[in-house]
Amino acid sequence: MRRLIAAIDTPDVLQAAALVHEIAPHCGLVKLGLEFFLRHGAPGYREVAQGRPVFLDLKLHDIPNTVAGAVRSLLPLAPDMLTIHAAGGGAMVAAAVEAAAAAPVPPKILAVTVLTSLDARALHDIGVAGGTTQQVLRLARLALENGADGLICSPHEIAQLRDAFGEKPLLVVPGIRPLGAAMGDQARVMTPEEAVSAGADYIVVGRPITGAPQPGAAAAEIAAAISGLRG
Ligand SMILES: O=c1ccn([C@@H]2O[C@H](COP(=O)(O)O)[C@@H](O)[C@H]2O)c(=O)[nH]1
Repeated sequence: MRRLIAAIDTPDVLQAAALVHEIAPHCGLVKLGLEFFLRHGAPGYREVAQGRPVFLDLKLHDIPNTVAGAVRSLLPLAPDMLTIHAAGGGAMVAAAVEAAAAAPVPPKILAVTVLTSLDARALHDIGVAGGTTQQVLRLARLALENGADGLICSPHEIAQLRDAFGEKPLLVVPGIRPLGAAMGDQARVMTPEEAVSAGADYIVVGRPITGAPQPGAAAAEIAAAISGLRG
């Protein structure tokens, strides 16, 4: 199983296509997010994806009716994974899951728990007391009880999530930094090897790959480092 997901964060469709061409052979999926999708939409998605498995990371967060409609609007693209914010509430998660179920092959609905760019201080600043792990566990329970297939979490919460919810939820984990890589805006990070050994189903890596002089080689190196670590 290829556990690497490469985040293709660029507004340039030609650059995105070139990156995907170079990187995709080393990945389970490629991830397209807000920066790309808001500029190029469905045509850009199709041009870059070319039928490859895609994780569409739009982090939907709105009232349940609107999120359900957004999910329905995305189904013709047939993404393999789609993100929503667990903080939108149980009814919103359930509405997204129900809307996705209309697809012949429904995308996995993954709920973002606490963004990996937030530390305990930043959470406190937005009114959340008790620390990141407690908030991740609270939102994870809410999302899973309302039908989400999996969770987006940082590597620091993987062990607690596996203890609480077992092996079934898909854990897709950004906040990955190979040794020596710049943190950038990420706050809760581990190396690819640490995250997969801790129980990540997939790791999401962006800038350490796309910003490397040879993105294909960088992706190959990470893929080799994690291959065989978790069966
Ligand atoms: O909590 C989250 C949720 C999503 N992301 C996304 O993952 C990649 C990470 O990119 P890097 O360049 O490796 O930091 C990016 O597309 C984010 O939107 C996340 O980082 N944290």
